[in-house]
Amino acid sequence: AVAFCESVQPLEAVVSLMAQRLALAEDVARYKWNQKVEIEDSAREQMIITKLKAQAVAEGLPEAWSETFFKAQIAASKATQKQLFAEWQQHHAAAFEGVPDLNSQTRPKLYALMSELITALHQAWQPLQQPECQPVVDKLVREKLAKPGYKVAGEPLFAVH
Ligand SMILES: O=C(O)C(=O)C[C@]1(C(=O)O)C=C[C@@H](O)C=C1
Repeated sequence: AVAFCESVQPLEAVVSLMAQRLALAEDVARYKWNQKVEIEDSAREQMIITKLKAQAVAEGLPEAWSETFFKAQIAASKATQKQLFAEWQQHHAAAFEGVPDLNSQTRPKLYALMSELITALHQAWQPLQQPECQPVVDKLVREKLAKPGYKVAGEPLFAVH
């Protein structure tokens, strides 16, 4: 008999939050393009990861896996930003108007989404471990996450034990 994934909703919630976070990479990139600053901010990444790891462990997620997951979301954000920069460089794009402030607007959203993700991952942990749910995760990742980041962002979801 074919086994079906019985709890799709928690998986949808996880991928939807990942998609919302990845979509914010465009606001981040526009801000950085205007300000002519580097995409990568390693010190900030380190700070975010340390804080989130503690929160993930407190909510019952495995520490090492959580770190891998957070790093993948950040890597996907950077890949998206880099692709946008490459396009804008090619087209000699001018500064963008109406870009939300990175520190006061976009970063708080990025962090809030990571916190929501921790809770959503905890709720999705069982289906994430079930082989019959992996095709569902694969479909959600392909449909909901924008290129070029989707592969990188989604990868940890296929390595839950
Ligand atoms: O906050 C930023 O400056 C971002 O670009 C966002 C982000 C992230 O995804 O959290 C991505 C790349 C940076 O190296 C640090 C953090």
